[in-house]
Amino acid sequence: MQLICLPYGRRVKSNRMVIVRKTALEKFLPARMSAGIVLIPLIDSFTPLLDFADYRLSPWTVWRGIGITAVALGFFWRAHADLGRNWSPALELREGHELITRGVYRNVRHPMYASSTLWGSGRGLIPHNWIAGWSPLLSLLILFFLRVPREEQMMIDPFGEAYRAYRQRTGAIFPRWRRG
Ligand SMILES: C[S@@+](CC[C@H](N)C(=O)[O-])C[C@H]1O[C@@H](n2cnc3c(N)ncnc32)[C@H](O)[C@@H]1O
Repeated sequence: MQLICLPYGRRVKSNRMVIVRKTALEKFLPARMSAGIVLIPLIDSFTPLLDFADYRLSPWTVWRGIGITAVALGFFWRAHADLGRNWSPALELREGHELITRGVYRNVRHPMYASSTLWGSGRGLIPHNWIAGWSPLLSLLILFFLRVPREEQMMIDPFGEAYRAYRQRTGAIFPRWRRG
């Protein structure tokens, strides 16, 4: 996931931000995410500290996990491509920010958070350890529930009715398809 973000991070470096929501919670979330997604799985890979939480499932489960993470990464990349210069890892809006409602954003408002959560579900099937397997998903769910209301409020402030109408016709995490 970090590798997918990297080129977009470079591209948006020159953006001039006009709205920045840097709350204490926003400062805490990246640390919580790094612990859940990187640190705990690393501890499990290189030390026996978490062995007490091991369990066994068939090797096919690992392949299912790899398949799910691959599909999720495809959607995650597509969402980055659709946001383009409007992407930001934090809660902020750039000068001339465009509300994107096309591509994967046509039917779902949070495809990055949705695909990250799907990735976390697939990731849970790979190491067969309750803590190392499921801590990424837990971190991503915390991010999702804490951030989405704040992000949507941030989008409503400048985009007003356009964002409210977009919210009406789309799903937050599951796509909502309209007839006709
Ligand atoms: C980490 S990205 C996640 C985007 C989205 N919530 C998702 O899950 O795909 C967060 C930033 O993307 C931007 N953003 C979110 N939704 C957007 C939209 N529909 N159009 C343009 N920019 C958006 C905002 O700048 C926000 O701070």
